This record gives sequence, structure tokens and C-alpha cells, in this order.
Amino acid sequence: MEPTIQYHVCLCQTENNPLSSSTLTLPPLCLPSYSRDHPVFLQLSDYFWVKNETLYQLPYGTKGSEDSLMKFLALTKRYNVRPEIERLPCKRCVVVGNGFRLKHSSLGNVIDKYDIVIRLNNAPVHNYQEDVGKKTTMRFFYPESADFNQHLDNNPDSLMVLVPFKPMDINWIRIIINDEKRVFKGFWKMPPIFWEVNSENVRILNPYFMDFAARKLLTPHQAWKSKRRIPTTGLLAITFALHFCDLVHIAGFGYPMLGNKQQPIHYYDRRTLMRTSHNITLEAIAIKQLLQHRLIHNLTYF
Ligand SMILES: CC(=O)N[C@H]1[C@H]([C@H](O)[C@H](O)CO)O[C@](OP(=O)(O)OC[C@H]2O[C@@H](n3ccc(N)nc3=O)[C@H](O)[C@@H]2O)(C(=O)O)C[C@@H]1O
Ligand SMILES: CC(=O)N[C@@H]1[C@@H](O)[C@H](O[C@@H]2O[C@H](CO)[C@H](O)[C@H](O)[C@H]2O)[C@@H](CO)O[C@H]1O
Repeated sequence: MEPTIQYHVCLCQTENNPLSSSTLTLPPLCLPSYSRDHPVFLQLSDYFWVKNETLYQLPYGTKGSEDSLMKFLALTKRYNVRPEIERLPCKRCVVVGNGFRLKHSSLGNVIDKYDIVIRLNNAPVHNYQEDVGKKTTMRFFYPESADFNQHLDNNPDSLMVLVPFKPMDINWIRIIINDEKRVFKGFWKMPPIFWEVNSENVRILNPYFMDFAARKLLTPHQAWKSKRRIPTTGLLAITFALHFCDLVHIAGFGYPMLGNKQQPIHYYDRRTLMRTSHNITLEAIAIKQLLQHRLIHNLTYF
């Protein structure tokens, strides 16, 4: 039997919203234990003044990584979204997945109309603008997926949001920003050695969202101690958006059927589905439920 999640109606107001009027006729719903109390990005004060007690190690918490986080966060001194985004009375967001369904979609102009456009990993923008747009408010990535073109695939003020999986991920970003001697070991794919970025644009995602995605969306019925499945970066970004945004639309989500060796996975390359450490079947169920409960709306098909 498919796992189900119970939702309750929330008070987010989306009436008179040009992006939602044709698509959302019912009030949107909220997630169980949804809360805006969690800072979206990690901040120095969590580690410097008071030791932030977390139960879990990365990627679900920061237990054991406090010192390396403190060293990094002391360097960047920026822990929030930009004030012009924070101030928006209604944050209309689109999470752009990297799926093949965006190819020839001509959704570029639609995507660029959202207040907040979230992109993932090394998804290119240049050469694909007609289908995926050119605005990037935030890009979620980890060291192994940081091989995008900083100038061609981002805007000068795009926030680079590191999703920390392991302590080495935090060391990598510190080494890059601080221009320290490059010693990179323990990555499953070599991350960039040079990475032209304005350190004021870099943030670290609060692992709270990883924990929420894994526990509440992906495997809502598993005992909390059982082995958790790491959500894809896309599901993680949707989870973040559900907490941070007032309106969450998605595009480019959906994998080819297992065993389909013809259809490419991405809108930007020809790779087809191979073994994956993610449970894409469970993720599809979670996304379908979010769609059915009108918590999110899809610009492509699912
Ligand atoms: C080979 C490999 O490791 N692929 C993984 C890649 C890879 O690490 C990066 O592209 C960097 O090279 O990253 C992932 O994902 P990836 O970077 O491919 O895609 C980003 C997110 O888009 C959604 N997606 C993608 C393709 C598709 N057909 N349907 C989709 O729904 C997913 O939500 C996905 O998360 C990842 O981080 O999650 C997950 C992928 O399994
Ligand atoms: C296609 C696929 O599933 N790739 C897997 C990676 O995601 C996974 O790396 C794990 O991937 C994460 C991103 O999805 C983080 O980078 C994390 O540090 C890293 O350990 C490795 C190691 O477990 O195995 C591959 O087959």
C-alpha cells in the first residue's frame, strides 16, 4: 500500500496571484509539523555563542561538525536571503528540476516570472534559456555537483546554497573561499579546484530540511531509527520551498520508467537511467501526493 501523509489546510493566501489564479482554485494545504521557525541557512551564532544541540550528524544534523562550520561561517558573515526577497509579502517560487521534460518546453519566460527560481546542481542555463529561463535566485549544490559555469549559468546575485552531506563538503567550501592549499579526499567525484564565487553569495542549507524530506516526505511510516534514504536534491529543494515560499511550483521533475534505456534523464545531456542510490519510486509517490494535495503545482507533466 502506498504510504500516505495527513495534511491540514493552512492559511497561506494565494488569491489575486497571477501565477496561481488559473491553477489553484482551492486553498493550499500545509505539511504536518510545518514551521517557519527554522533558519533556512546555517549561521555563526548557532555555533559561536551557544552550542546548537543537534541529534544527528550530517547530512541530517550538524553534530560533530560544529568546529568546521564555525570556521567557515566566520569567513562569510552572510546567513540570510537577500532583503528584497525576505520582504516579499508573497513569495512565489519555482523549483526547476533537471529532467528531460523541460526539453522543448518553451517554459523559459514562464519560469523567469517567479520571484524565486531555484536551480539544482550543475544544471546549465546558457544555451537552454528558451526552455529553462535565465533567472537563478538560488542554486542548491554539493561539491561533486559544483561544476557549473558561475557566469553563464548563474546571475551575479544568485545565492549558492551548499547542501552539506559530509564534513569534507564544509572543508571544501572553506578551502575554496579562503584560497587554502587544495587537499581534496573522500569525494565520489572530483569537485572543482578553482571556483570563482563571491563569498557573500554562499550559504549552507540548514540540515533540518534534509531530515524533514527524508523522514516526513520520503518514508513517513518508518521508525525514526531505521536507515533513512537520502532524498534527491530536487525533493530537498521542494521541501525547502514548502517551508520558505507561499506558492511552490515545480518543473522538470520525473524520471524515465525504470528500464527505459532510450529516454535521457536530463534536459542537457544524453545520459539514461542507471543504478541510483536514491529511491525514485518513493520520491515519485511523495511528489504525487504533494501535487494531489495541492501543496505544489507542476508546470510540466508528472
Ligand atoms: C550520476 C549521478 O550521481 N547522478 C545524480 C546527480 C549528480 O550527482 C549531479 O547531477 C552531479 O553530477 O544528482 C542528483 O540529481 P540531478 O542533478 O541529476 O537532478 C537534479 C534534480 O532534478 C530532479 N530530476 C532530475 C532528472 C529527472 N529525470 N527527474 C527529476 O525529477 C531530481 O529531484 C534531482 O534531484 C541529485 O543530486 O539529486 C541525483 C542523481 O542520481
Ligand atoms: C547516481 C547515484 O546514485 N550516485 C551515487 C552518489 O549520489 C553517492 O554519493 C553521495 O551523493 C550525495 C549527493 O547525492 C553526496 O554527494 C554525498 O556526499 C555522496 O556520498 C555515491 C556514494 O554513496 O554513490 C553514487 O553511486
